[in-house]
Amino acid sequence: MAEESLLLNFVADEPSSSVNRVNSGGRWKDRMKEKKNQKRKAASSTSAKDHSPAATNSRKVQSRENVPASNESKRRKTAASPVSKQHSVAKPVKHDNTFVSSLFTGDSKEHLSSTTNAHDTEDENQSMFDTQNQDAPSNAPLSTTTFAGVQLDSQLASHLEEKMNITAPTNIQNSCLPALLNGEDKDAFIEAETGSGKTLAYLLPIIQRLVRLPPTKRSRTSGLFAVIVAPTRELCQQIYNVANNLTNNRLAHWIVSCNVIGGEKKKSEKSRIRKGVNILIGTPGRLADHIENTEVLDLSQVRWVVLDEGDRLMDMGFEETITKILSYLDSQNSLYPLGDSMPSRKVNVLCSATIKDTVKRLSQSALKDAMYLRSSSSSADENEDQKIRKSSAPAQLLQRYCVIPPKLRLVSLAAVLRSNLINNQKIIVFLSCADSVNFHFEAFRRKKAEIEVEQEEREDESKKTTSSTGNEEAVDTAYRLNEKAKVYRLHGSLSQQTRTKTLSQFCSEKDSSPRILLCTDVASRGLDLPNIDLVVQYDAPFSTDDYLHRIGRTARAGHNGAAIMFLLPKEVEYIDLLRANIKVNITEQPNGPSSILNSGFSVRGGPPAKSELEWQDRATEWQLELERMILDSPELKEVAKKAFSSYVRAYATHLSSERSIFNMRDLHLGHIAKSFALREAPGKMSNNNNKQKGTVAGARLKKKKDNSPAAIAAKMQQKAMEHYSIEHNIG
Ligand SMILES: Nc1ncnc2c1ncn2[C@@H]1O[C@H](COP(=O)(O)OP(=O)(O)OP(=O)(O)O)[C@@H](O)[C@H]1O
Repeated sequence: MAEESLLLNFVADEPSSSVNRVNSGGRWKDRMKEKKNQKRKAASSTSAKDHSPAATNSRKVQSRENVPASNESKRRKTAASPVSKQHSVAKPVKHDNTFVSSLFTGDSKEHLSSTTNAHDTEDENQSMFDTQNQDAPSNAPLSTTTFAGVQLDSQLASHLEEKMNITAPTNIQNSCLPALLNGEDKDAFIEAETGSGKTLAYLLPIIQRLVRLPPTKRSRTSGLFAVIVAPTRELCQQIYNVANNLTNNRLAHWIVSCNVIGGEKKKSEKSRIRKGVNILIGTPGRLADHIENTEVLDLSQVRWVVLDEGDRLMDMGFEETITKILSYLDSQNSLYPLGDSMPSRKVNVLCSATIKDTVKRLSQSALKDAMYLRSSSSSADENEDQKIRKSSAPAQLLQRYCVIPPKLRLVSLAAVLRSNLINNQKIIVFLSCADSVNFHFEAFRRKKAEIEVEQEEREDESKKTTSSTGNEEAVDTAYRLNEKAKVYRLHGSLSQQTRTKTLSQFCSEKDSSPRILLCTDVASRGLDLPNIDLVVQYDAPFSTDDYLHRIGRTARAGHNGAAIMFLLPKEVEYIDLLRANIKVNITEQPNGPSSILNSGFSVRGGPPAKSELEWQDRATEWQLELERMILDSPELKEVAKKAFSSYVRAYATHLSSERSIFNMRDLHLGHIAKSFALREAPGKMSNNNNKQKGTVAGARLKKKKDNSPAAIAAKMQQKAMEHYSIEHNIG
């Protein structure tokens, strides 16, 4: 899709307040807020004098979750000794008051060797993710049919080929076009995997039927014929761009689309509507607003209402707004005949890549006697009971998971990125929270020299200290991974302007450098980012549907793509859960973390290291260098601590049904701290430094409430254990 399509911001309309929101997927802060609201509602609806242990615990957890991470008292600078070349890394090293625990001892060693034995050795010359031998693409343009074969007007077909380089329909377009062009004008539920071209599947029939209107009707002022609803501004903008690309030809140039997404003055949207619009695209809130308040908006001739990304519309709490929009459209619609080419009634179309219960609920309320349109390739499943049918990923998408002990997470991520950036890849990394995105951005982009400059600046008090973490720069060179690569970050706390710029730069085809986008789930759904080679789920998703949407950013429209998900050893059961809920063809990374670390920390561009100790040394040196940078930079340390506590908080928001897999009590906080390049869990560090036994200050400190990130994490872990015990009637 064209670069301009990536304008955008991720702020959707405000979800309506009184709807039942779904407690899965999306931003962890939203889920946490929602959880609290639900608890508050539940608490107020039960007895006001509920002093049961569960109620008391729940209230305590809520108040603790709001406790801000305290500022750790400044830590004495610790000189870190360089790693010994004689593999002394296997032993813990003591620096002043902290032990630097080795990466490759204990649990991690055990895990490394057990996985190594469990699998055949991978071919040394083989790429880490060999997508060549995957199944045939299931979302690619078909070789057996043409657009003429699905009844598309020849002029529109040549426009697609010449201007958009689209020569044949995909599977879902093959199913949808005949049904929506010449069918009985029934409502339709379009369900197809990510990147399969659902947008064109509903837009092409609409454009073709408008093009065939009688000549007297072919003008922007002849009426509003289609309303398209999408959950976010950037998705609306994407659809708007595709519609404009389609109508940018002699046949359809008169068709005018209009985008109402907020972020722009309502007055200018109104004036565009007043000039005449044939296709109106918008986010639910803004559309409902115009429908209610913009008098010139005439809905009487609307013949199509499309609800795109139905699952996300529901997840974001738009059910009530959509019901309102649909009932307005029903009440104001006339059955005035518009010519042979047009449907004789209003046709509602619902699109979704997943078919979970909320989407089924939306289909029941929005569609009547609907056709169910899905890829003809899924005909083998035709007899499958629709109630138990599972959503699936594109067949050619190579899906892997890797079980990685917490201490090795950071170096393993660095290794995956290093080894794939060499091949000029475009990679997306999904993380659980914005603070973690910020930390990894800093960790990968920082140069040692920068830290030294910061240090000098601090020492010279006359100079103003500059904190590179405070500004909103969202792109830099990934110095610590590959000096030719760029690293970008994207999350909801960045300004809209920064996010827009980030996306358009990340997608720029003018730039041929390898690149990484570190992001939260803000980028998981609907975004059509061109040619992504690899999706890394560094933190597990918050719902199995999110898993599909995240990996769906690669392997689009028949392209190859790979995805890898990192799991902690105690999270392996998540694979069974995924397999139970969705159709996934996921296998374990051969040789586990060893293969990843070996290829990531082999000599750049050369063969993999021959001895295990060689890559272990390099990985250890990489980690220690970052740890030393953090010790030397209070700013960077603050970023790491914040990321650590936000990670733990986000972890606590996994669905209660998944809590036996993502169990807070299984988190080893010290090792998790290591994955944020902290030598100890932050609270422990501050406690060590504040140990002033026998002094008055020490006694005062003892009394003071410990609000350090690790203390909060430990309390949450304790609370989670209590809740777990209550829920499972343990103890
Ligand atoms: N027939 C086709 N041939 C080649 N490319 C196509 C075809 N149809 C669509 N595409 C391209 O495929 C990409 C994905 O299309 P689209 O965004 O509509 O997918 P989607 O099914 O809506 O995915 P998601 O569910 O992730 O939103 C776009 O870049 C689009 O231009």
